[in-house]
Amino acid sequence: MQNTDDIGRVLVIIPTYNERENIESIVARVRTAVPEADILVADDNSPDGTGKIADGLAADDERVHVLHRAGKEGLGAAYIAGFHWGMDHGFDVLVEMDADGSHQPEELGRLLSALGEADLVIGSRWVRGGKVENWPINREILSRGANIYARLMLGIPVRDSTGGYRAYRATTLQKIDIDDVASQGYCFQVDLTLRTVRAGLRVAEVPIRFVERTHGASKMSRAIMVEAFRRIAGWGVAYWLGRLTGRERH
Ligand SMILES: Nc1nc2c(ncn2[C@@H]2O[C@H](COP(=O)(O)OP(=O)(O)O[C@H]3O[C@H](CO)[C@@H](O)[C@H](O)[C@@H]3O)[C@@H](O)[C@H]2O)c(=O)[nH]1
Repeated sequence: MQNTDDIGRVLVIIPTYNERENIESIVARVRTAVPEADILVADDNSPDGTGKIADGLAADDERVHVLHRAGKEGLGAAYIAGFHWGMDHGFDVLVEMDADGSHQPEELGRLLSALGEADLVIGSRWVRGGKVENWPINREILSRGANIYARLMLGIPVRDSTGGYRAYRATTLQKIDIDDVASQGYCFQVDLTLRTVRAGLRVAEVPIRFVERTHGASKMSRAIMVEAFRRIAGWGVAYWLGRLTGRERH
């Protein structure tokens, strides 16, 4: 694994909304897999008490922190708040990881190693060696389709731009104006990928094993799908118009 002395201080951000059954396990797995990393749970005032459980974990471990947010504002807003918290506290690498066990903390070392040669590393399901386990076929079709759609519309050479297991250098986030990001749902991931590519920064994909959750429920909704479709269409039209007229647009 990349020596974290080389890449600096690592913060793993775990956004949560009703993850009571998952939060203890994921925090324990991260602490074991990457003991030198800190963890920030970004909880949107989960009605099921996830925030309280996270407070208990933080009280027992100085490397675990909790960011309590007022209410459910979507994945994008939770991550942006987490990124700011991390950069304000001097972290050099900001990792995104789901709470539900879909992303394997034991694979984080490979993502951090790849960050030695990249500005953003995406744990990818759709490159050679990547896979999904126990995902319903409709989710697999949706994810593969969304990624093909994004790739064709936006002209970016990334196979899993919706993937949510990532490692960013803080310098990357500083260059891509995260305060200007309006995406709320899972298209937040595509938005930041696009900004990183357009900024001329290096994106690497490493294969991961994505395992469907066994506890709690996905927050995927029709609204999240519609938002992604609309925003990607808008960026795509701007991109292709720019290409046709010879002017670059985001
Ligand atoms: N704080 C906060 N957390 C949220 C919110 N919505 C979702 N989360 C948290 O974000 C993580 C991912 O949400 P899931 O609902 O479990 O995602 P999924 O359906 O398994 O989707 C996965 O695939 C998507 C598409 O490929 C990915 O974009 C997404 O990041 C994730 O990996 C979980 O830890 C969940 O609690 C929110 O509004 N606020």
